[in-house]
Amino acid sequence: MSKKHLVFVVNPKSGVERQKVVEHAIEQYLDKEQFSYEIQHTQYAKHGTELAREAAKAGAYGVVAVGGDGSANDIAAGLLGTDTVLAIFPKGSGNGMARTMEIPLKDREAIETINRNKVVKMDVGFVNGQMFISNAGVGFDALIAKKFAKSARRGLMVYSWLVTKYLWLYNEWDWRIIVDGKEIKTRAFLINIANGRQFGYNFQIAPDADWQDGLLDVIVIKKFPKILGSSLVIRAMNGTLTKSPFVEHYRGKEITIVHPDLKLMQTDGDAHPCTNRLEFKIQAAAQKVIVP
Ligand SMILES: Nc1ncnc2c1ncn2[C@@H]1O[C@H](COP(=O)(O)OP(=O)(O)OP(=O)(O)O)[C@@H](O)[C@H]1O
Repeated sequence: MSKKHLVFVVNPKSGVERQKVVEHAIEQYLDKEQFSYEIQHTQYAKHGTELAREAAKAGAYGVVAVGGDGSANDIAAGLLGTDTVLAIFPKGSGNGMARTMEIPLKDREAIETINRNKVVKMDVGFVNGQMFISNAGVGFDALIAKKFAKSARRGLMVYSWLVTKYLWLYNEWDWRIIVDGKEIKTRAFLINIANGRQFGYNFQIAPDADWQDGLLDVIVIKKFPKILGSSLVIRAMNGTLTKSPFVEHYRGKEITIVHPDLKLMQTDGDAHPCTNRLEFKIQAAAQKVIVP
């Protein structure tokens, strides 16, 4: 029987680990009876999309995103519409989607998950035509994603420091949100549209989101007294954020977010410019993925 070919696409900029460790883990734990493999490295942001597209075109069985949510997004964007399977070797900082899917963070178990090769289909989200696998957002989370991208260092400490610093400076906006035709007007700290459950580090922004239900979860954190910021963080960490009186939760297939001054958003943790009207959609069961 011919072996299934896997292309590992390593993002050398994600996470904090040395690349040799990552390559050694692949070599040591991958089932070479079942899989042939090669390791490629991205050279610039979004390069993973091109590499994944080429791998699918060349007939690869699977492409493994070696990195965090941003890397998994890049790979999935290249695979969408093909039969090639996505896998994630969680090597990012927060690893939000890997944690949502309960993909082990330890090297050996992560590679053994790939070896077991259990394939299911996942939903993917789109905002103004741009894909996201975990979540997309406007407001405070987009601001932090932008500041995090500018930071030379990665990891939870940098993230926490940025949140603490900008929390007190942040001014909430009055937003218009439309969920499957129903209009909501709200003054919000952030609005997150989620397919997966968390930003990473176990910070569960959408604890009830299901990446296989064909729906997007809309999490609105309303204006709250800043002194209560840490209680919202505790709720996010223990999976009870939507029970807070400052949080509204909706679910739908088509969501629109509008603000006349909107210019910045984040998709899967990457900040980028946007128009002042965002149209979100979900494509159910769009991508094959390896899960535990
Ligand atoms: N060679 C590269 N140089 C610069 N940027 C890259 C390169 N390869 C990938 N990227 C970009 O790096 C960004 C961040 O990657 P990723 O999300 O995997 O890591 P992370 O931010 O450390 O992890 P997490 O999202 O789990 O917190 C992605 O948007 C990706 O496009």
